[in-house]
Amino acid sequence: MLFHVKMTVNLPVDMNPERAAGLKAEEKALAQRLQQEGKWRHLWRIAGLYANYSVFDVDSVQELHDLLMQLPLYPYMTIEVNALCRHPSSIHEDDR
Ligand SMILES: O=C(O)C[C@H]1C=CC(=O)O1
Repeated sequence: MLFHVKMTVNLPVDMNPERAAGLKAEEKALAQRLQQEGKWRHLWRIAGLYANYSVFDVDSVQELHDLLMQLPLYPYMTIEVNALCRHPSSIHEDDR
């Protein structure tokens, strides 16, 4: 199941810089592991914003929920989710 996810990060302005750097490093490590595992298919920065557009490939809505909630930056994110399905004009046979 594919889901388009928009994540907007809002770190508190008074957050300790070392704490922020630690969270970002943990987030990066997990994001890269999930990409290697094929769960996090696309990760794009939205130009000009501390936000991203992502595509997740998961087995269930519950898996997506659990995965998003375990992100280190989750407490500081606003998240929007849209379910995706195959477009009849798509030439990508592996879309599902
Ligand atoms: O930077 C972001 O968009 C937030 C988050 C998503 C992946 C990652 O490494 O950090």
